[in-house]
Amino acid sequence: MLKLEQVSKLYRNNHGLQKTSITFQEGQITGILGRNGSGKTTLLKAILNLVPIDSGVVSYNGKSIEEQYAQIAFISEDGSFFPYMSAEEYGNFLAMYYPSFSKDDYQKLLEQFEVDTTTHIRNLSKGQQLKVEISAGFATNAKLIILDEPFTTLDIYAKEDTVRLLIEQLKDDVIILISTHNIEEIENVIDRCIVLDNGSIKEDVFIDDLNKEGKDLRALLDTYRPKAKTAP
Ligand SMILES: Nc1ncnc2c1ncn2[C@@H]1O[C@H](COP(=O)(O)OP(=O)(O)OP(=O)(O)O)[C@@H](O)[C@H]1O
Repeated sequence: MLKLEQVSKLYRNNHGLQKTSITFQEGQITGILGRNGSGKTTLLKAILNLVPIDSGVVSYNGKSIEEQYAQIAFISEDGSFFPYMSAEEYGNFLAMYYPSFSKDDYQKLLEQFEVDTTTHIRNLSKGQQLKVEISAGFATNAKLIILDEPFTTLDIYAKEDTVRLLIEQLKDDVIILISTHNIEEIENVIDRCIVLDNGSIKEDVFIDDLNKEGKDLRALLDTYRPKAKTAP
């Protein structure tokens, strides 16, 4: 179980994430939605301790996240931490660090995504770089998989492949969190949806419950659509 208790991270401009408490259970894919600047990346980075939080506690199976990085995959459009490695060298590195990393899976995924494995990662296109990160993330067999805006730079085929991977990867002992602006890409995959607005969780719904109540996720999200400005 991944648990956040009263977690706050405010930047100097007073934006970020405000006193957030939430738990995520294994066996579920949670979509984190919200418009630009609503706090999605801040939430994910706070979970991963990639930004220092101001207050609160994040725990994963009762322990701190830092103790368990080997079980966690973070897939982000920010790109690789190792831009001067080729995808092949990156795979060799990950195999040393992650006990459960499967080089076979990694190579198969790169092949499927048609990524050149010999070029330095920094010289690949943004979309190709993301494909390397996705291949690496899924081949680590991580128990906590966090994807931050994975779809923005992917072509339609790669999007479909990634969604299929998400479904394949979800096992009873895995937690998947995925942030996006676009509900279309994940609405048939997620079990739960969190809507952030202005640094706070405004909605936290299970899709099954929503369907049982005859409600529509898109209609719910429309509530948070910015009001159109009219000409004076
Ligand atoms: N490093 C930073 N320094 C100052 N303010 C920041 C920083 N990172 C984020 N913020 C602010 O915190 C708020 C939340 O940003 P965040 O990146 O978490 O939003 P987001 O929902 O991921 O947005 P987007 O959909 O545009 O990626 C924004 O108002 C942003 O300006």
